[in-house]
Amino acid sequence: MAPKFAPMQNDLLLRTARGEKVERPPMWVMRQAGRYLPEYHEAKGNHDFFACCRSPEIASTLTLQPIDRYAGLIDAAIIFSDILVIPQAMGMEVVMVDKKGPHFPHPLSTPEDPQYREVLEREVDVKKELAYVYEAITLTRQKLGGRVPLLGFCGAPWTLLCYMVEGGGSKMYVRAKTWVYKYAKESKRLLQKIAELCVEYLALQVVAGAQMIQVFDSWAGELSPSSFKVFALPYLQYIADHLPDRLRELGEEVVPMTVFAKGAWYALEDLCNTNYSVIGLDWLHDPAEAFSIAQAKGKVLQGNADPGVLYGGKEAISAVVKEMVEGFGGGKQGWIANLGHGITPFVDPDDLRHFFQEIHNHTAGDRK
Ligand SMILES: Cc1c2[nH]c(c1CCC(=O)O)Cc1[nH]c(c(CCC(=O)O)c1C)Cc1[nH]c(c(CCC(=O)O)c1C)Cc1[nH]c(c(C)c1CCC(=O)O)C2
Repeated sequence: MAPKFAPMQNDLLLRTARGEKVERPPMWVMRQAGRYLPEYHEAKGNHDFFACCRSPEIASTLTLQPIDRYAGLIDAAIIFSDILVIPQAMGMEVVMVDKKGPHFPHPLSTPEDPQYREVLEREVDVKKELAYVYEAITLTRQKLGGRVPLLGFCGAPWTLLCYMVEGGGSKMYVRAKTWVYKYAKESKRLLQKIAELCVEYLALQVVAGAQMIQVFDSWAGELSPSSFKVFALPYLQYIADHLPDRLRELGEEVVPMTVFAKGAWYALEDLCNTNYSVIGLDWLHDPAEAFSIAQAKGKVLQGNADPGVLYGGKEAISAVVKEMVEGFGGGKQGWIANLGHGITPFVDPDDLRHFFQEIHNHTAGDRK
Protein backbone atom coordinates (compact mmCIF):
# COMPACT_ATOMS: atom_id res chain seq x y z
CA MET A 1 0.00 0.00 0.00
CA ALA A 2 1.20 3.48 -0.83
CA PRO A 3 2.25 5.35 2.29
CA LYS A 4 0.07 8.22 3.56
CA PHE A 5 1.61 11.53 4.53
CA ALA A 6 0.68 14.76 6.29
CA PRO A 7 -0.93 17.48 4.14
CA MET A 8 1.45 19.99 2.56
CA GLN A 9 2.00 23.28 4.37
CA ASN A 10 4.19 24.61 1.56
CA ASP A 11 3.66 23.39 -1.99
CA LEU A 12 5.14 26.43 -3.72
CA LEU A 13 7.66 24.31 -5.62
CA LEU A 14 4.98 22.01 -7.01
CA ARG A 15 2.70 24.85 -8.06
CA THR A 16 5.56 26.67 -9.75
CA ALA A 17 6.69 23.52 -11.53
CA ARG A 18 3.17 23.08 -12.88
CA GLY A 19 3.42 26.55 -14.40
CA GLU A 20 1.05 28.31 -12.01
CA LYS A 21 1.28 31.95 -10.95
CA VAL A 22 2.81 32.14 -7.48
CA GLU A 23 3.32 34.65 -4.68
CA ARG A 24 7.12 34.34 -4.84
CA PRO A 25 9.63 31.93 -6.42
CA PRO A 26 10.41 28.70 -4.56
CA MET A 27 14.07 28.18 -3.69
CA TRP A 28 16.44 25.38 -2.86
CA VAL A 29 20.00 24.49 -3.89
CA MET A 30 21.53 21.39 -5.39
CA ARG A 31 23.71 19.47 -2.90
CA GLN A 32 22.09 21.45 -0.11
CA ALA A 33 22.75 18.55 2.27
CA GLY A 34 26.51 18.47 2.09
CA ARG A 35 29.96 19.28 3.25
CA TYR A 36 29.57 23.05 3.72
CA LEU A 37 27.32 22.29 6.72
CA PRO A 38 29.09 21.52 10.02
CA GLU A 39 26.10 19.40 11.07
CA TYR A 40 26.65 17.22 7.97
CA HIS A 41 30.15 16.28 9.15
CA GLU A 42 28.83 15.71 12.63
CA ALA A 43 26.01 13.38 11.57
CA LYS A 44 28.12 11.59 8.97
CA GLY A 45 30.99 11.01 11.42
CA ASN A 46 33.19 8.23 10.17
CA HIS A 47 30.44 6.52 8.22
CA ASP A 48 31.27 5.68 4.64
CA PHE A 49 29.38 7.88 2.16
CA PHE A 50 27.43 5.03 0.56
CA ALA A 51 26.70 3.54 4.01
CA CYS A 52 24.95 6.86 4.77
CA CYS A 53 22.93 6.53 1.56
CA ARG A 54 21.96 2.98 2.55
CA SER A 55 20.83 3.95 6.02
CA PRO A 56 17.31 5.44 5.83
CA GLU A 57 17.85 6.95 9.28
CA ILE A 58 21.11 8.73 8.38
CA ALA A 59 19.96 9.67 4.86
CA SER A 60 16.76 11.24 6.20
CA THR A 61 18.65 13.07 8.96
CA LEU A 62 21.04 14.57 6.39
CA THR A 63 18.18 15.47 4.03
CA LEU A 64 16.47 17.43 6.80
CA GLN A 65 19.51 19.41 7.95
CA PRO A 66 19.17 22.29 5.46
CA ILE A 67 15.37 22.26 5.96
CA ASP A 68 15.81 22.82 9.70
CA ARG A 69 18.63 25.33 9.36
CA TYR A 70 16.90 27.43 6.69
CA ALA A 71 13.33 26.96 7.93
CA GLY A 72 11.00 29.53 6.40
CA LEU A 73 13.46 30.26 3.59
CA ILE A 74 13.88 26.97 1.78
CA ASP A 75 11.07 25.37 -0.22
CA ALA A 76 12.26 21.86 -1.10
CA ALA A 77 14.11 18.88 0.29
CA ILE A 78 16.08 16.54 -1.98
CA ILE A 79 16.67 13.02 -0.80
CA PHE A 80 20.23 12.37 0.32
CA SER A 81 21.61 9.79 -2.07
CA ASP A 82 23.82 9.68 -5.17
CA ILE A 83 23.46 9.21 -8.90
CA LEU A 84 25.89 6.27 -8.74
CA VAL A 85 23.48 3.95 -6.95
CA ILE A 86 22.23 2.86 -10.38
CA PRO A 87 25.63 1.55 -11.55
CA GLN A 88 25.85 -0.18 -8.17
CA ALA A 89 22.46 -1.78 -8.73
CA MET A 90 23.74 -2.89 -12.14
CA GLY A 91 26.44 -4.86 -10.38
CA MET A 92 29.35 -2.43 -10.53
CA GLU A 93 31.46 -1.61 -7.52
CA VAL A 94 31.67 2.07 -6.62
CA VAL A 95 33.47 3.53 -3.62
CA MET A 96 33.62 7.14 -2.44
CA VAL A 97 37.21 8.16 -1.83
CA ASP A 98 37.55 10.89 0.76
CA LYS A 99 38.43 14.26 -0.81
CA LYS A 100 38.65 12.66 -4.27
CA GLY A 101 35.14 11.61 -5.18
CA PRO A 102 33.68 8.42 -6.61
CA HIS A 103 35.88 5.58 -7.82
CA PHE A 104 35.02 2.43 -9.79
CA PRO A 105 37.78 -0.14 -9.20
CA HIS A 106 36.69 -2.00 -12.37
CA PRO A 107 35.26 0.36 -14.96
CA LEU A 108 34.02 -1.01 -18.30
CA SER A 109 37.01 -1.07 -20.62
CA THR A 110 35.69 -2.04 -24.08
CA PRO A 111 32.62 -3.86 -25.44
CA GLU A 112 34.80 -7.01 -25.45
CA ASP A 113 35.16 -6.71 -21.68
CA PRO A 114 33.02 -9.61 -20.34
CA GLN A 115 31.73 -7.17 -17.75
CA TYR A 116 30.01 -5.19 -20.53
CA ARG A 117 27.89 -8.21 -21.49
CA GLU A 118 27.17 -8.97 -17.87
CA VAL A 119 26.03 -5.43 -17.14
CA LEU A 120 23.94 -5.35 -20.28
CA GLU A 121 22.32 -8.75 -19.84
CA ARG A 122 21.84 -8.68 -16.10
CA GLU A 123 18.19 -8.47 -15.03
CA VAL A 124 18.30 -5.69 -12.48
CA ASP A 125 15.62 -5.82 -9.81
CA VAL A 126 15.41 -2.06 -9.17
CA LYS A 127 12.77 -2.59 -6.51
CA LYS A 128 14.95 -4.88 -4.45
CA GLU A 129 18.42 -3.46 -5.17
CA LEU A 130 17.46 0.12 -4.34
CA ALA A 131 14.89 -0.61 -1.61
CA TYR A 132 16.97 1.42 0.83
CA VAL A 133 16.38 4.58 -1.24
CA TYR A 134 12.60 4.11 -1.19
CA GLU A 135 12.71 3.49 2.56
CA ALA A 136 14.76 6.66 3.04
CA ILE A 137 12.23 8.61 0.96
CA THR A 138 9.24 7.33 2.94
CA LEU A 139 10.93 8.02 6.27
CA THR A 140 11.98 11.50 5.11
CA ARG A 141 8.42 12.34 3.99
CA GLN A 142 7.20 11.28 7.41
CA LYS A 143 9.81 13.40 9.19
CA LEU A 144 9.07 16.38 6.92
CA GLY A 145 5.44 16.32 8.00
CA GLY A 146 4.42 18.40 4.98
CA ARG A 147 6.83 21.28 5.65
CA VAL A 148 8.20 21.27 2.06
CA PRO A 149 7.97 18.85 -0.89
CA LEU A 150 10.53 16.06 -1.28
CA LEU A 151 12.43 15.65 -4.53
CA GLY A 152 13.71 12.36 -5.87
CA PHE A 153 16.40 12.13 -8.52
CA CYS A 154 18.60 9.98 -10.71
CA GLY A 155 21.61 10.40 -12.96
CA ALA A 156 21.05 10.67 -16.70
CA PRO A 157 22.16 7.80 -18.95
CA TRP A 158 25.01 9.76 -20.59
CA THR A 159 26.48 10.91 -17.26
CA LEU A 160 26.20 7.42 -15.79
CA LEU A 161 27.84 5.85 -18.85
CA CYS A 162 30.71 8.30 -18.41
CA TYR A 163 31.24 7.17 -14.82
CA MET A 164 30.90 3.50 -15.73
CA VAL A 165 33.63 3.67 -18.36
CA GLU A 166 35.87 6.39 -16.91
CA GLY A 167 35.73 4.91 -13.42
CA GLY A 168 35.39 8.31 -11.77
CA GLY A 169 35.69 11.99 -12.46
CA SER A 170 37.66 12.90 -15.55
CA LYS A 171 39.38 15.83 -17.22
CA MET A 172 39.87 14.44 -20.73
CA TYR A 173 37.04 11.92 -21.02
CA VAL A 174 39.32 9.70 -23.08
CA ARG A 175 37.39 6.53 -22.36
CA ALA A 176 33.91 8.06 -22.58
CA LYS A 177 34.80 9.62 -25.94
CA THR A 178 36.32 6.37 -27.15
CA TRP A 179 33.08 4.60 -26.28
CA VAL A 180 30.69 6.97 -28.00
CA TYR A 181 32.82 7.60 -31.09
CA LYS A 182 34.33 4.15 -31.57
CA TYR A 183 31.65 1.93 -30.06
CA ALA A 184 28.53 3.98 -30.80
CA LYS A 185 26.23 0.97 -31.17
CA GLU A 186 27.38 -0.65 -27.95
CA SER A 187 27.17 2.70 -26.15
CA LYS A 188 23.58 3.17 -27.27
CA ARG A 189 22.65 -0.28 -25.96
CA LEU A 190 24.05 0.62 -22.58
CA LEU A 191 22.41 4.06 -22.60
CA GLN A 192 19.04 2.47 -23.38
CA LYS A 193 19.44 -0.07 -20.60
CA ILE A 194 20.27 2.71 -18.12
CA ALA A 195 17.31 4.80 -19.33
CA GLU A 196 14.90 1.92 -18.70
CA LEU A 197 16.28 1.43 -15.20
CA CYS A 198 15.97 5.18 -14.54
CA VAL A 199 12.25 5.09 -15.39
CA GLU A 200 11.56 2.25 -12.98
CA TYR A 201 13.79 3.72 -10.28
CA LEU A 202 12.11 7.14 -10.47
CA ALA A 203 8.64 5.59 -10.54
CA LEU A 204 9.39 3.64 -7.37
CA GLN A 205 10.75 6.80 -5.73
CA VAL A 206 7.37 8.42 -6.41
CA VAL A 207 5.53 5.40 -5.01
CA ALA A 208 7.66 5.80 -1.87
CA GLY A 209 6.78 9.49 -1.52
CA ALA A 210 8.90 11.63 -3.87
CA GLN A 211 6.72 14.52 -5.10
CA MET A 212 8.86 15.70 -7.99
CA ILE A 213 11.94 14.28 -9.68
CA GLN A 214 15.12 15.64 -11.25
CA VAL A 215 17.40 13.98 -13.79
CA PHE A 216 21.05 15.10 -13.48
CA ASP A 217 23.06 15.09 -16.72
CA SER A 218 26.10 16.62 -15.10
CA TRP A 219 28.47 15.81 -17.95
CA ALA A 220 26.24 16.88 -20.83
CA GLY A 221 28.60 19.77 -21.59
CA GLU A 222 31.32 17.34 -22.65
CA LEU A 223 29.35 16.54 -25.79
CA SER A 224 29.13 18.68 -28.92
CA PRO A 225 25.68 19.94 -29.92
CA SER A 226 25.36 17.18 -32.52
CA SER A 227 26.65 14.37 -30.28
CA PHE A 228 24.36 15.57 -27.48
CA LYS A 229 21.45 14.91 -29.86
CA VAL A 230 22.65 11.34 -30.37
CA PHE A 231 24.00 10.24 -26.99
CA ALA A 232 22.22 12.34 -24.38
CA LEU A 233 18.93 13.87 -25.55
CA PRO A 234 17.14 10.71 -26.77
CA TYR A 235 17.71 9.03 -23.41
CA LEU A 236 16.61 12.08 -21.43
CA GLN A 237 13.51 12.07 -23.61
CA TYR A 238 12.96 8.37 -23.08
CA ILE A 239 12.77 8.97 -19.34
CA ALA A 240 10.35 11.91 -19.64
CA ASP A 241 8.20 10.05 -22.18
CA HIS A 242 7.91 6.83 -20.19
CA LEU A 243 7.82 7.87 -16.54
CA PRO A 244 4.28 9.35 -16.67
CA ASP A 245 2.90 6.15 -18.23
CA ARG A 246 4.65 3.99 -15.70
CA LEU A 247 3.28 6.13 -12.86
CA ARG A 248 -0.25 5.84 -14.20
CA GLU A 249 0.24 2.09 -14.49
CA LEU A 250 1.23 2.01 -10.82
CA GLY A 251 -1.82 4.08 -9.88
CA GLU A 252 0.31 7.10 -8.96
CA GLU A 253 -0.11 10.74 -9.78
CA VAL A 254 2.17 12.08 -12.50
CA VAL A 255 4.76 14.34 -10.82
CA PRO A 256 6.63 17.32 -12.31
CA MET A 257 9.96 16.41 -13.88
CA THR A 258 13.13 18.53 -14.09
CA VAL A 259 16.06 17.98 -16.43
CA PHE A 260 19.44 19.49 -15.61
CA ALA A 261 21.89 19.09 -18.48
CA LYS A 262 24.94 20.92 -17.21
CA GLY A 263 26.97 22.66 -19.88
CA ALA A 264 24.48 21.98 -22.68
CA TRP A 265 23.61 25.64 -23.19
CA TYR A 266 23.16 24.95 -26.90
CA ALA A 267 20.34 22.50 -26.16
CA LEU A 268 17.96 24.81 -24.34
CA GLU A 269 15.42 24.88 -27.17
CA ASP A 270 15.58 21.12 -27.63
CA LEU A 271 15.09 20.60 -23.91
CA CYS A 272 12.14 22.99 -23.99
CA ASN A 273 10.58 20.69 -26.60
CA THR A 274 10.69 17.64 -24.31
CA ASN A 275 8.12 16.48 -21.76
CA TYR A 276 10.09 17.86 -18.81
CA SER A 277 8.19 20.72 -17.23
CA VAL A 278 11.27 22.28 -15.63
CA ILE A 279 14.63 22.92 -17.28
CA GLY A 280 17.57 23.43 -14.90
CA LEU A 281 20.16 25.96 -16.02
CA ASP A 282 23.81 26.30 -15.13
CA TRP A 283 25.44 29.73 -14.86
CA LEU A 284 26.53 29.84 -18.51
CA HIS A 285 23.05 31.08 -19.38
CA ASP A 286 21.99 34.69 -19.29
CA PRO A 287 18.76 34.58 -17.24
CA ALA A 288 16.80 37.01 -19.42
CA GLU A 289 17.73 35.28 -22.69
CA ALA A 290 16.92 31.83 -21.35
CA PHE A 291 13.68 33.09 -19.82
CA SER A 292 12.39 34.45 -23.11
CA ILE A 293 13.07 31.11 -24.84
CA ALA A 294 11.41 29.09 -22.07
CA GLN A 295 8.41 31.39 -21.80
CA ALA A 296 7.66 30.93 -25.47
CA LYS A 297 7.62 27.16 -24.92
CA GLY A 298 5.63 27.24 -21.66
CA LYS A 299 8.49 25.80 -19.61
CA VAL A 300 9.66 26.63 -16.11
CA LEU A 301 13.35 27.37 -15.49
CA GLN A 302 15.47 26.51 -12.46
CA GLY A 303 18.78 28.09 -11.53
CA ASN A 304 21.20 29.59 -12.13
CA ALA A 305 23.65 31.53 -9.97
CA ASP A 306 27.31 30.54 -10.24
CA PRO A 307 27.88 28.50 -7.03
CA GLY A 308 31.23 30.31 -6.83
CA VAL A 309 29.47 33.59 -6.05
CA LEU A 310 28.91 32.21 -2.55
CA TYR A 311 32.65 32.70 -1.99
CA GLY A 312 32.33 36.35 -3.00
CA GLY A 313 30.62 37.78 0.06
CA LYS A 314 27.27 39.42 0.59
CA GLU A 315 27.53 42.22 -1.98
CA ALA A 316 28.41 39.85 -4.80
CA ILE A 317 25.56 37.54 -3.75
CA SER A 318 23.07 40.42 -3.69
CA ALA A 319 24.13 41.50 -7.18
CA VAL A 320 23.68 38.04 -8.70
CA VAL A 321 20.28 37.65 -7.03
CA LYS A 322 19.12 41.00 -8.45
CA GLU A 323 20.23 39.96 -11.94
CA MET A 324 18.42 36.63 -11.63
CA VAL A 325 15.19 38.08 -10.27
CA GLU A 326 15.06 40.68 -13.04
CA GLY A 327 16.09 38.22 -15.75
CA PHE A 328 13.61 35.57 -14.68
CA GLY A 329 10.70 37.99 -14.86
CA GLY A 330 10.34 38.91 -11.19
CA GLY A 331 9.73 35.40 -9.92
CA LYS A 332 5.93 35.27 -9.94
CA GLN A 333 5.79 32.53 -12.55
CA GLY A 334 8.12 30.19 -14.38
CA TRP A 335 11.19 30.31 -12.13
CA ILE A 336 12.58 28.12 -9.35
CA ALA A 337 15.51 29.90 -7.70
CA ASN A 338 18.62 27.77 -7.34
CA LEU A 339 22.33 27.75 -8.03
CA GLY A 340 23.63 26.73 -11.45
CA HIS A 341 25.22 23.59 -9.93
CA GLY A 342 25.72 22.04 -6.51
CA ILE A 343 26.85 24.12 -3.56
CA THR A 344 30.54 23.53 -2.87
CA PRO A 345 32.48 22.80 0.32
CA PHE A 346 33.84 25.71 2.41
CA VAL A 347 30.89 27.99 1.64
CA ASP A 348 29.85 29.80 4.82
CA PRO A 349 26.28 28.60 5.58
CA ASP A 350 25.37 32.18 6.49
CA ASP A 351 26.24 33.28 2.97
CA LEU A 352 23.75 30.75 1.62
CA ARG A 353 21.22 32.21 4.07
CA HIS A 354 21.96 35.63 2.60
CA PHE A 355 21.35 34.23 -0.91
CA PHE A 356 17.93 32.92 0.17
CA GLN A 357 17.06 36.08 2.08
CA GLU A 358 17.95 38.29 -0.84
CA ILE A 359 15.66 36.28 -3.12
CA HIS A 360 12.87 36.75 -0.57
CA ASN A 361 13.62 40.45 -0.27
CA HIS A 362 13.51 40.98 -4.01
CA THR A 363 10.41 38.94 -4.68
CA ALA A 364 8.09 38.82 -1.69
CA GLY A 365 7.06 42.46 -1.37
CA ASP A 366 7.15 43.56 2.25
CA ARG A 367 7.85 40.07 3.52
CA LYS A 368 11.32 39.88 5.14
C1 LIG B 1 27.81 13.96 -10.60
C2 LIG B 1 26.97 13.63 -9.39
C3 LIG B 1 27.33 12.73 -8.35
N1 LIG B 1 26.29 12.72 -7.44
C4 LIG B 1 25.30 13.59 -7.84
C5 LIG B 1 25.68 14.14 -9.08
C6 LIG B 1 24.84 15.04 -9.92
C7 LIG B 1 24.92 16.43 -9.43
C8 LIG B 1 26.23 17.10 -9.75
O1 LIG B 1 26.52 17.24 -10.94
O2 LIG B 1 26.88 17.51 -8.80
C9 LIG B 1 24.01 13.86 -7.21
C10 LIG B 1 23.98 14.05 -5.76
N2 LIG B 1 24.92 13.72 -4.82
C11 LIG B 1 24.47 14.05 -3.58
C12 LIG B 1 23.15 14.52 -3.70
C13 LIG B 1 22.30 14.74 -2.46
C14 LIG B 1 21.21 15.59 -2.44
C15 LIG B 1 21.53 17.06 -2.37
O3 LIG B 1 21.70 17.59 -1.25
O4 LIG B 1 21.53 17.69 -3.45
C16 LIG B 1 22.83 14.57 -5.05
C17 LIG B 1 21.59 15.07 -5.74
C18 LIG B 1 25.20 13.89 -2.32
C19 LIG B 1 26.66 13.85 -2.33
N3 LIG B 1 27.47 13.19 -3.22
C20 LIG B 1 28.77 13.33 -2.84
C21 LIG B 1 28.83 14.12 -1.66
C22 LIG B 1 30.09 14.45 -0.88
C23 LIG B 1 30.41 13.26 -0.07
C24 LIG B 1 31.38 13.51 1.06
O5 LIG B 1 32.58 13.56 0.78
O6 LIG B 1 30.90 13.61 2.20
C25 LIG B 1 27.51 14.44 -1.32
C26 LIG B 1 27.01 15.19 -0.12
C27 LIG B 1 29.94 12.72 -3.51
C28 LIG B 1 29.95 12.71 -4.98
N4 LIG B 1 29.01 12.11 -5.79
C29 LIG B 1 29.35 12.36 -7.11
C30 LIG B 1 30.56 13.09 -7.13
C31 LIG B 1 31.25 13.57 -8.37
C32 LIG B 1 30.94 13.29 -5.79
C33 LIG B 1 32.18 13.95 -5.29
C34 LIG B 1 31.89 15.40 -5.34
C35 LIG B 1 32.86 16.26 -4.62
O7 LIG B 1 33.88 15.79 -4.11
O8 LIG B 1 32.52 17.45 -4.58
C36 LIG B 1 28.55 11.90 -8.25
